[in-house]
Amino acid sequence: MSHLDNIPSTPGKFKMEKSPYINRLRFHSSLAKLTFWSFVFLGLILIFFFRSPSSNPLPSDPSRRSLRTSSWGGPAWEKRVRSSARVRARNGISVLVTGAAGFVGTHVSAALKRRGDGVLGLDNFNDYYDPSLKRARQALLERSGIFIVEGDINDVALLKKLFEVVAFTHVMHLAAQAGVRYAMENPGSYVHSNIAGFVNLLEVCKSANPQPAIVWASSSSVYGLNTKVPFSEKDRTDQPASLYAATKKAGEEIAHTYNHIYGLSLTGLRFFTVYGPWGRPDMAYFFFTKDILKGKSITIFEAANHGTVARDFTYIDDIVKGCLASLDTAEKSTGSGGKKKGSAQLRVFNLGNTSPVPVSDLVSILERHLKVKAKKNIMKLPRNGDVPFTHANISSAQRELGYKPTTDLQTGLKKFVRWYLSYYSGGKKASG
Ligand SMILES: O=C(O)[C@H]1O[C@H](OP(=O)(O)OP(=O)(O)OC[C@H]2O[C@@H](n3ccc(=O)[nH]c3=O)[C@H](O)[C@@H]2O)[C@H](O)[C@@H](O)[C@H]1O
Repeated sequence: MSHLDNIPSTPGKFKMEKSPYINRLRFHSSLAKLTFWSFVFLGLILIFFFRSPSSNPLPSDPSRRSLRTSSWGGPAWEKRVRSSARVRARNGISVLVTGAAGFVGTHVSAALKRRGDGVLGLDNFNDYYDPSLKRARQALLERSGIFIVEGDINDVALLKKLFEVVAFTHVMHLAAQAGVRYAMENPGSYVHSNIAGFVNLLEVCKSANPQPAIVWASSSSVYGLNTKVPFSEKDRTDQPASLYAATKKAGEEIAHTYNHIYGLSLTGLRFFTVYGPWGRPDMAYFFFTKDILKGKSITIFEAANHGTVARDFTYIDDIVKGCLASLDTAEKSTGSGGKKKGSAQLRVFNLGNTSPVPVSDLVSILERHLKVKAKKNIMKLPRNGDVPFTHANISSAQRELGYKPTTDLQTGLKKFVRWYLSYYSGGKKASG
């Protein structure tokens, strides 16, 4: 037997230290001690890690590319949370904005703060796209006094803590796994954020006292293979073409359930291809801009029989107005102590621009603004979850919210290009 065989392999076995054999193995004792203390140290690290309040109590999807969340809690942290959520305007509201470092989240948070509402952000800063853009948006919001808590909507303990510290009147729920085509690559991340995360959030909201009113991001993609145009909220939404769409549709059904059982006031907003400054790099208008400037060829999808693929592109400022109007017209939730006391508001609105534009026209506008000709590669629309066209009927949002989009694609893209050039040529400095 080699003397290595006598070295205990677990701390339990290390109790053998008291055995008489140990005298014969004295030359091993220092090595054994080292091993013992290594195990103790490792054990302490593991205990600390698993008991840390920021660790996720629910099973997480290993395929999700979210980054480790930083720690939260403590008096200084609570003070920052309270101060960020403090309402400064008369009749203002206090809003928890999930996905606050995201594209729409950043714009909505800034607009609420400008009006004097209290805003607290929550974001997990995952790396679905360049997290440095999310950090730049965070820096922008920080300058206007908005604190973004770093954490995941699946972290029940964190959500409960936030509602303990602040009695939010509203939740603007924008945290989600976005992107239609990425759902084929990483389906688990859609289930994790758009379904499990949404349910976690609703669970915490239903038990909160008072219950907040919730406005959340659904998607135009729920219309899926619907061919009746323009898309109205009354049209069928039972033919999703992508898993992304299916999870957003599931969200609408989940919203119905929580409204029905717990009296939560819920408003779902079906956003139609939102674009603008500080946008998402995974979206076509954004990466077309990047590739055109680099001289790389871009792929433009076309429908069957050389048909055009078109989108009802909607400018971010119009979407922000729709979000704020939804918050302002949201009625209070009716439940308390996790029990429904009466019927509560349940709404779904299209927030689109009502004028679909072919993707080829989007490219022509970009070429004009960038003063660079694109290298185009035309390709048949792949079976990747994309639908050939979207077109919103917004009469319901117009009537109930006073929603009226005012920015056409030409004007909106001009603002986007101006931002893009200054952001990427100015050393990625966060500028307004
Ligand atoms: O309204 C929504 O609910 C969704 O809007 C957005 O999805 P989409 O409308 O698909 O936007 P986006 O990817 O920019 O493609 C735009 C157009 O370019 C075409 N497209 C795309 C890629 C490409 O290489 N070539 C191309 O022609 C493509 O076929 C399409 O016609 C959000 O990403 C999504 O998160 C969700 O919010």
